[in-house]
Amino acid sequence: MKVLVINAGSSSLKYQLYNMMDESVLASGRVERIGMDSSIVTHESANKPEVRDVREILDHVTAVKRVIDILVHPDFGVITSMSEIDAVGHRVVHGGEAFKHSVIVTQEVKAEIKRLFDLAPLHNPAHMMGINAVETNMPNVPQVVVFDTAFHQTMPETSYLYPIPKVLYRRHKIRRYGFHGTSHAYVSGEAARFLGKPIESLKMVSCHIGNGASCAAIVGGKTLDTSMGMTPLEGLMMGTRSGDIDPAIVPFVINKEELTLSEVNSMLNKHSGMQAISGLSSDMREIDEAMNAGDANAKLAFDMFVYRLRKYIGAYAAAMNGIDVLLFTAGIGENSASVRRAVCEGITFLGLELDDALNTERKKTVREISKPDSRVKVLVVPTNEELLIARDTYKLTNV
Ligand SMILES: Nc1ncnc2c1ncn2[C@@H]1O[C@H](COP(=O)(O)OP(=O)(O)O)[C@@H](O)[C@H]1O
Ligand SMILES: CC(=O)OP(=O)(O)O
Ligand SMILES: [Mg+2]
Repeated sequence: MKVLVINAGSSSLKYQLYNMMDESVLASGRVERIGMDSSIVTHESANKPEVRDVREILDHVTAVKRVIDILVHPDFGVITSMSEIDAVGHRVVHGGEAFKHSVIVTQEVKAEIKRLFDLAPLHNPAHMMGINAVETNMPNVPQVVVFDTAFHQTMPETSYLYPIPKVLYRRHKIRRYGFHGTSHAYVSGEAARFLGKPIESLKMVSCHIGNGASCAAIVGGKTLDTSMGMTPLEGLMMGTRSGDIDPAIVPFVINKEELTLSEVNSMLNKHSGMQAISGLSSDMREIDEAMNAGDANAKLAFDMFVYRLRKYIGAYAAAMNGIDVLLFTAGIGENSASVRRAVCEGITFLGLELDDALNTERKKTVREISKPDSRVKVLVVPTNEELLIARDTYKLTNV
């Protein structure tokens, strides 16, 4: 059985084709700059040359059509006909309270995702375009949606309610949802497997730090709390997102700078975080390089990122009344030894000691980077949201 996994953004569409018999990736790629003058398609598959193609792709329907064309292409393709694709799985960022698990796409499911547009205006409309584009191009293929919010639906009220008038929750479902759940679920499971311990016995802090970044306190395999809130803006400092700030800043800035609400929204989502503090880049690699070359603003951005992350780890250790495992994942978590070192150096009181040699090793597999006698195990766990989406899609459609 072959499953196509799609992560559709507003101007991009990433895909992976899996053979579920052995969970191997047959091909993967992305379409970027959808709707702009020159869209870029990059496609990779085992034993075939990488394809990079620039052409006009004006919408998601054309993007999906292009992906299918490449997958069946005589030179670059990996399947002979579209009918070999048995099911399609989509990442959907916001599932609200309606979706606690992955589901097969129906008209009702689509209507509910649409109702959630308000809560994830950057993400959900794009996912819907992806779902509709598959429906148009592959009308008889079952589709499954896997939600970033689903794993965090176990949070208790004490974690998910905001201390604001309750009528806002009743009327508009204003509450904390949390995101990156597919990743937190995958890496916490992998960590338990690696340690050879039942997940039910472990208290973990999972740090998914990429361009978007979030922490989760996971007790016995279930989320107790997580740093993102109603939207993916709350919590840690990120590439271009502020994370936690005093909400009073919003009306204050609107007033003083004569900005509109949507300009302030864009400021906090797209022009804040590492980008704003460094004045240089949202990319941790560039920050790290500039910091090592003596750039004071880059160092400040790095130090603030690390400091804010450490505060969350401490808060979650307290919330869980203990911590057994600290794990790092996603672009920064998997690759930046300097961020991991700086975070761990400041929280040794938790009973955690990093092994410098293990921390700087470059490996793509799950690994322990704490000293053997460190009470808290520190792990690097490569995330794989696509694989979890493929597994859920397989489970739900192969019945
Ligand atoms: N070798 C590295 N050292 C430091 N940071 C890295 C490295 N490789 C990737 N990153 C960082 O990872 C981040 C992107 O993470 P990723 O998980 O791919 O993000 P997203 O999926 O949210 O777009 C960027 O800030 C990038 O700089
Ligand atoms: C929810 C979210 O922040 O996603 P990403 O990390 O892909 O931006
Ligand atoms: Mg990501």
